[in-house]
Amino acid sequence: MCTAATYRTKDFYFGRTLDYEFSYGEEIVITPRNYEFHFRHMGQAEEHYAIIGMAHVAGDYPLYYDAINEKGIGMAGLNFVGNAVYAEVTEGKENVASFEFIPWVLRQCATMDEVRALLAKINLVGTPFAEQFPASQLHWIIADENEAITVESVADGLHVYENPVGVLTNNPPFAQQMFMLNNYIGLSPKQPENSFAKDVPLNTYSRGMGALGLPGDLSSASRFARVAFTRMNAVSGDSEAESVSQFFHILGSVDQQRGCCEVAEGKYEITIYTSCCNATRGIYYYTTYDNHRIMGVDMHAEDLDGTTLTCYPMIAEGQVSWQNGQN
Ligand SMILES: C[C@H](CCC(=O)NCCS(=O)(=O)O)[C@H]1CC[C@H]2[C@@H]3CC[C@@H]4C[C@H](O)CC[C@]4(C)[C@H]3C[C@H](O)[C@]12C
Repeated sequence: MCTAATYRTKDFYFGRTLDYEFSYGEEIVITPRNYEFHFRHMGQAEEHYAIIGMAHVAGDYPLYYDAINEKGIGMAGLNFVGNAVYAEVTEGKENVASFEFIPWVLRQCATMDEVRALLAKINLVGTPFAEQFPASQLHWIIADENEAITVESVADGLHVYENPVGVLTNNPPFAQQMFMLNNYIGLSPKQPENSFAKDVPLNTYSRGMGALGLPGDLSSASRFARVAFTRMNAVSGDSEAESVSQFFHILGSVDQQRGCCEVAEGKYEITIYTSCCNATRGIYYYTTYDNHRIMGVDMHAEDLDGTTLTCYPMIAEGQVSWQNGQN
């Protein structure tokens, strides 16, 4: 399972959790403007917008999980197992393999209008990256500072949904996730009034009772409701430190602790990493399961006119900053 979210203060923030039981060996990868993309069915592309994100690099190719470009657009792929169906390669169409989808969009779009125009022409196909990498079944969130959309390729074709809550998890399909939010219409960050029955003496014996009924489990539908509530009600200052801190708290509402989601005998899904991109300024922040200190990689500290990928492995080990003589 995974969760993605957007957040806006003075700048625009975009990120996700990656929840899984093992890692593919991902790192923070900066693709500069002159790196040559060789698209499977669309030929070669030279000059483009610079991209920073989390990717598994295979044969010098960045297989992005989530990324932003230098124009402030963010995009993330999340599992959509059992529902994602990709198209067949069709002569004369813009055939883009699902593993190329993030660079295909981020390399050439500066606005969400451009994203929509591109999506209207795309034929998203299931061409595998390599034999050992069959096409993952994914769906995507794409967003800028003003709006978010969800893209799902299913049996009856490609769907593009407005995403008014700026979040995405996994199954079921997005329209159903949004519908199920109706179940939580009564929830509030304020203390509830007694609307149960006026003649029954009911009290608010604890703070936080306005959101009683918000699901606490790790299922995708429950995480969707929980992160949507948290994201839509989140309040923070607009400085970089306050915004980034708040963003990690939003995704922290759906953090997965080792032991609570067993996917096979003795195998547990955990939040391997959590990212928070400042999409306005091209910065990729992240934490890992054991490293809670926020790490940062700034695309503008690199030569963005270069031709080769720059990779930063995640610092995954935790550190304690001692305040007295311990170490
Ligand atoms: C496993 C992850 C989703 C985690 C998740 O959601 N786990 C809950 C399962 S469940 O939903 O609860 O059942 C997903 C998210 C992004 C994916 C990569 C995207 C690029 C590339 C695409 C290629 O086509 C195949 C290889 C490739 C490296 C992909 C590997 C893997 O698929 C990644 C890491």
